[in-house]
Parts: sequence; structure tokens; C-alpha cells
Amino acid sequence: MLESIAGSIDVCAALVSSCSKIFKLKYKLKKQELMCSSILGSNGMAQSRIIVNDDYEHPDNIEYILESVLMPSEDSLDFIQLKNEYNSLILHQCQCDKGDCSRCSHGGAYEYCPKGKELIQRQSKESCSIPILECNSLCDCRLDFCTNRLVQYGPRENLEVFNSATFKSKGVRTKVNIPCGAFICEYAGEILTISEAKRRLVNNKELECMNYVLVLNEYTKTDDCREEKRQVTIVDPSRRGNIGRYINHSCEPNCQIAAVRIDCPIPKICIFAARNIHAHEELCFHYGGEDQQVDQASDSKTCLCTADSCAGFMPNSAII
Ligand SMILES: C[S@@+](CC[C@H](N)C(=O)[O-])C[C@H]1O[C@@H](n2cnc3c(N)ncnc32)[C@H](O)[C@@H]1O
Repeated sequence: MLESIAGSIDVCAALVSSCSKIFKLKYKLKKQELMCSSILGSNGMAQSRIIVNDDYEHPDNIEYILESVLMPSEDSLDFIQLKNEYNSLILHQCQCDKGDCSRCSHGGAYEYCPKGKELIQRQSKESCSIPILECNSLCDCRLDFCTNRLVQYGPRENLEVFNSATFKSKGVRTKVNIPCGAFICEYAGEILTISEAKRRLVNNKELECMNYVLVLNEYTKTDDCREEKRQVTIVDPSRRGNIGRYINHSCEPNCQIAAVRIDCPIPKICIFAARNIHAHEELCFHYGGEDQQVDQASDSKTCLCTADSCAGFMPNSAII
């Protein structure tokens, strides 16, 4: 059994039919094909390359990455399977050659927020449990019209890493107000196999270092309405990561997690504002997923979040 210290997020309730569609529609294509400066949509028209806008850097001496990357190679079946998935593309393209993709076959998870003049996650009770599928490099839509591309452009601006007095370690805060539903950043790091995650967790525990491993569990509903675990995604930004690695846990967070897929069937773990956030507030999400029952393990860390409803300990759930 694997204990997650950074936490385990469950994306469950509504990961239903749309999701099985996603999984069936992947096929293998080398990622390198995406690296060329122009990409052909399924209509054969060249699309411009997406520029990821991320000028942040680490205060620590670790490698900054713009999006999650595969862990170092190892000789195991698990790794080969993960690598194949990482090198796969989702073959589910839209044909919106004139529209804005608001009613796109990819789902329309975003809406335009006129106040903030930006795309935000469409608000619904289930918004954090519905996986998002953005338009991708195979889609026919035009980049300048499409309203189903957000995460792929990179984290929002005006975030800063600071020394958090509350958490007695580093944290992330915003310099400006952020509207509810806005995209903050990916929780980017190395994508791990289960066995490598277990090794790193044991090691972190032995060395008593901070733990950054985050586990995302996705479920589908079977025909008789049972929930079945379909995919486990494990990300560790301890060695390589982006600004998301500094976001702390709170029992009453102002941000939440969503699974977002663009080209690859392995989802990105993405952080969105769960309410309107004021300038200078520290950003936090619930490492265990707010809807989950979080049980205290004997070695749970004391939670420093100071929320009225603080559980007193950090999520430390058994996940695999
Ligand atoms: C993903 S990192 C967050 C960034 C970290 N504070 C840093 O300085 O790099 C997770 C680690 O931060 C600390 N942390 C995050 N939230 C916390 C909380 N609510 N209470 C106590 N420690 C917390 C724990 O040491 C945890 O293992």
C-alpha cells in the first residue's frame, strides 16, 4: 500500500461516458511530431505552434519545466507502459473550422469571463470532478477563435513564490485579484510509475524531507453505477517542476484540482481558483480532494493551515 504525503486527489463523480470516449480514442504517434514549428490539422491546414507562456523560475536549485515530463528511464514493464502512454496522442479532434468551439465535441468546459477578460472553468457543482479535454494539435479549429484552449498556454501571470509564515516554508501567492474558475497553473513534475512513487515516498520518509508526490485517481461509472478506478496519475515535482510545486495544502482551500488532457492521454493535474481570490492571498488546494474522507494515519503530518475546519493533520491517504 502506498501512502501519499502530498496527497491523493480523487476525480470521480462525473468521469463518465465522455471519459471512456477519451480512452478509446488514443493512438500512438511520436511526440516529436508535435515539436515541428507548424502542425497540420486534420484538414491539412497548417496551425501555428502554441507558445507556452511561463517566465517563472525556482528560488531553489532545481530544474524548471513547463509541463509534466516522463520520469527517468527504468527497466520495468510499468515504465514501458507509462512511456507508451506518454508518447501517445488523443485522436479526438474537432472539426470546428469556423466556430469558437463553445459547443465543441471536446465539451466546452470553459466560458469567457468578461470581468477578468479571460477564459475560466465553467462553474458547476461537479466542475472539479469532470475531466477537461482541450482542443489539440490535430483539431481543425483556429487558434485565434477557439475558446477551448487555456491550460496549454501556460500558467497565469502575477503569481509569486514567497516565504509563507503560515506554513513555515515556501508558498505561492497572487499579486492581483483572481476570478473564480480562473486557471492558476499545472502541478507539473515528473510522471512516475507506481513502483517509483513507492520508492520515493519511502526515501522521503526516511530522510524526513518534504514530499511533493501527488496522486490523481480518476474513475468511470459502470452501467450499474458502480465507480471503477480507470487511471492513476502520479506526479512528483521534487526534482523537476514548475511554480505549482510551491502551492501548500489547506483544509479550506481557495483553489481546486482538475484533470486536463490536451494531446496526451495522461492528464495534466491542473489548479483552478475555487472562488474569487484577493490580491496577496496565498493559494492553496486540498491535497486529498475536499470531498474525500481523509483519515489520520499514525505518521500524518500536523496541518498548519489554520482554517476553522482544519482536520489537524495533512491528508495521508492510502491510495494504491
Ligand atoms: C508540494 S510542497 C508545498 C511547498 C513547500 N511548502 C515548499 O516549501 O517547497 C508540500 C510540502 O509542503 C508542506 N506543507 C504543505 N501544506 C502544508 C500544511 N497545510 N501543513 C503543513 N505543512 C504543509 C509539507 O512539508 C509538504 O510535504
